[in-house]
Amino acid sequence: MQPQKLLIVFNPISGDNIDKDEIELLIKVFCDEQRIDFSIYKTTTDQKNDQKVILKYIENEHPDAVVAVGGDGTVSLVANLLIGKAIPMGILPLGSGNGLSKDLKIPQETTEALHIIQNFQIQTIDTLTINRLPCVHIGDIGFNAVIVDRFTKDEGRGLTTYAWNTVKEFTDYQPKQYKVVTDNGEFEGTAFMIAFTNANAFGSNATINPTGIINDGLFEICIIKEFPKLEGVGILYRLLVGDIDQSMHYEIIQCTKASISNPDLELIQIDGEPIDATETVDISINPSSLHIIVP
Ligand SMILES: Nc1ncnc2c1ncn2[C@@H]1O[C@H](COP(=O)(O)OP(=O)(O)OP(=O)(O)O)[C@@H](O)[C@H]1O
Repeated sequence: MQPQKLLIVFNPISGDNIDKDEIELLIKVFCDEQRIDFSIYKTTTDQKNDQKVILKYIENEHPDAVVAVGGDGTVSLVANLLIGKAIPMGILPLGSGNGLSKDLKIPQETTEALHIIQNFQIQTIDTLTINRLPCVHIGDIGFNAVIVDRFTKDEGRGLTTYAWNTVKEFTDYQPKQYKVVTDNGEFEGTAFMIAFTNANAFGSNATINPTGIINDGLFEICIIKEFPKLEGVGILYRLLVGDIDQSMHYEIIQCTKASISNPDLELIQIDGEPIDATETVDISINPSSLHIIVP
């Protein structure tokens, strides 16, 4: 069965060096050829208003799916509106990272991704709540959140800007003290970063949670403990080849609920967006809360 009617949420600025007019035309031609009724909503810089307009459309028009066309920010905007609803999300990845779509094996090429939406296979995934905010992919505290913060403020886009900020910050970064309490174990000590996720890898392909399963009702607290700076390349290599869990500087706790004390008010990010730093970070799982169109 293919969808009859789609709402396409299109970010006109996402990604680097991508001809957005060409992508828009590709989507229109595809939907016309396949006789799929569709509307395109272009996002703006006013996320609150975008959310209002999209919700109103869903309530009035009852599309079979809402398709996010853009990067992680656009996926997060759409997903946050669909958590707890029966209507599925489709993804046409256009950003620099596209973390969730890569974890779900959604093709990165637009025509291939359109065929996946047409096939309309639905998977239900778990999502997280972090400090009462929704998270559909990865949240973290520490080094990566600092990079995300710098990246957000940088005028450049794309993986090159992300990589450049990583190199610039690494030498001077001071790991912070944390205490993690969960319903299945604790950690207290100094960490380079702590990620909270039920998915596997960042859009950069750094696999922070090699054994995570996105729909098992559990999430993982993935801790990269303090390590000698000279071992940084080794840690990065393990992240990229997917065996960070073999490192002596890595610890993992699988749980359904966690609270992290963050006395230094270190930066926190959720799905690529910095959030307010808090002394305590509360995380819980929402089992089977989001439907996604997958291969
Ligand atoms: N019309 C617009 N003009 C300017 N900025 C926009 C517009 N629509 C959305 N945005 C901004 O785009 C950002 C989200 O971009 P998105 O994450 O989709 O792409 P990306 O940053 O290129 O990809 P990635 O997150 O994978 O690196 C949000 O900060 C949002 O405010």
